[in-house]
Amino acid sequence: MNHIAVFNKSTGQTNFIKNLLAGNEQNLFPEFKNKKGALFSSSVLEKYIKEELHHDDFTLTSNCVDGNGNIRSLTSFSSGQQKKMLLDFLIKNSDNHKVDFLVLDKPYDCLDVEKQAELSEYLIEISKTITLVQVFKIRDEVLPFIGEVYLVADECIEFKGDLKKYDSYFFKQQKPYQFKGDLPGGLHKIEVTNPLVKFTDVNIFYEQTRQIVNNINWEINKGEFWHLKGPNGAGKTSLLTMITGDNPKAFGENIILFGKLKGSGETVWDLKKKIGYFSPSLTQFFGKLFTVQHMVLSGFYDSVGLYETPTGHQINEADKWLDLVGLKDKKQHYFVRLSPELQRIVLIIRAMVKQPPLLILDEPTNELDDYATAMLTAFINKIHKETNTAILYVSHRILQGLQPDKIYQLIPTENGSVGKVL
Ligand SMILES: Nc1ncnc2c1ncn2[C@@H]1O[C@H](COP(=O)(O)OP(=O)(O)OP(=O)(O)O)[C@@H](O)[C@H]1O
Repeated sequence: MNHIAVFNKSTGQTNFIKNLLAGNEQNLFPEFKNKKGALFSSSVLEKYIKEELHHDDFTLTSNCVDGNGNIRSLTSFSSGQQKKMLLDFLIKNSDNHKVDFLVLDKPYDCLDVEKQAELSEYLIEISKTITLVQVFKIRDEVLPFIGEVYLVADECIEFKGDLKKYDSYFFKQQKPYQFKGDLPGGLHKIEVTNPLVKFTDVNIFYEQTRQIVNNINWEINKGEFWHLKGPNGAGKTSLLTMITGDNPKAFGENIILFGKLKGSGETVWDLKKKIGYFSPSLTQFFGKLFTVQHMVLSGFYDSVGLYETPTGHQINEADKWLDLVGLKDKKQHYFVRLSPELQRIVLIIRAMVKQPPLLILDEPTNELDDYATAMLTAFINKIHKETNTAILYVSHRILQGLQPDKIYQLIPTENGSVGKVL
C-alpha cells in the first residue's frame, strides 16, 4: 500500500482536504479518483464534542460510563484519549461503509511524546489494511511507513520524493526570522512581590474521588521561565486554571497568587491585570472586523474587543510592538486575514503589552508548521531575555530552541500526578 504525506503550503487547508476526500484533487493525486475517504482531525473531534453539547449525541463515548452509570462526556477525557476514540470509531465505520482511505490531518496534535509513540504503533497496524494520507506540518511527525512526501503550493505539486530529499529541498529554503530591535519598555510597572505563584500541598479531584494532581508544591518567581510539562491527562490544564482563576477547585487549597491567598477576596479582573494569557483557542473569540491594532490595544483592558478609547501613549506602545515584528504597516488590516503564526504573535503581543508580571502560554505552537514554530520560539525567548515577566509555558513536548530556565514535570501516578522540578 502506498501511503503518502502532504504538506500544503497554500492557504485553504480545509478546502484542500475536502477536495482530497471527495476525490477532487485528482489532478494532483489521481490515485484517489472515485475513492471514498474519511477524515481524522481535531475539527472532526470538535464536531462530536458540539453534538454532545447541543444534541446529547454521545456517539464516541456510548460505551463509557462513569461511577454513577452515566455516559461520560468526551470533554471529560484528555485529548489523547479523545483522539483514540475517534480513530476507533472511524476505523469501525470504514469497515461498515467501505472507506478506501483515511486522511490524517495532523494526527499528533496535542499529544505528548509517549502518546505519539502509542498512536504511531496503532497507525502502523492499520496502515496494513487501509491507505493513509497524512497531512502534516511538522516534519518530525511524518509517520514511519510513509513512502512519499508531497509539497503542494498553489494547487501544484512543488516537490515529490522521500523524506531525505524533502529535508534538503524544504529546509534550505527557510530563512531565520528577524525581529526589528528590542522589545518596548512598557508604560506602567505593575508592582508585585515574590513569589508570584506558590502552591503548597495542592490537590485536585474530579468526581470527588478521581485525583488529578497530588500534593503539588511549586513556586514561580519574578522573571523565571518555566516549562510545565507532562503527558496527556497529567493535569497541566487543571493546574493552570488554578492560577487563571476559573477553577472553583482552587478554593480551599493553599495557593498564593501575587502575595494573596487565593479566594481571599481578589476578583478575576484583579488577576487578569497581572497575567498575560495566550492559548491558540483564543483566536476564535475575536470577530472578523477587529484590526491588528485593535487586537493589541485590547490587551491594555483585558477585553475581547476594544470598547474604550485608548490613550496616545497606548497607541504608541502598541505601534512599537507591531513595528518589532514587521506588522506596523498592517496595523489597520483585519486580524483574521493574518497567517496563523502572525495571529499568534499578535495575540502574544496583546498579552504582553501591559507588561504583566506573569505570562502564560498554553500550547502556543500547536498546529503550527516548522517555520512558524521556530518564529514563535524565537519570540518567546526574546520576551524572556528582555523583560522581567515570568513565563509559564505549557506544553507536552520540548520545543527545539526554547530556552526555559526550569521544567516542572507532572508525573502521573495512581493517586494523581506528582510534580518534580527538573
Ligand atoms: N471538568 C472535568 N470533569 C471531569 N474530569 C475532568 C475535567 N477536566 C479535566 N478532567 C480530567 O482531568 C484529567 C487531567 O486533565 P487536564 O486537561 O488537566 O490534563 P492535561 O495535562 O492538560 O492534558 P492534555 O495534555 O491532554 O491537554 C484528565 O483525565 C481529564 O479527563
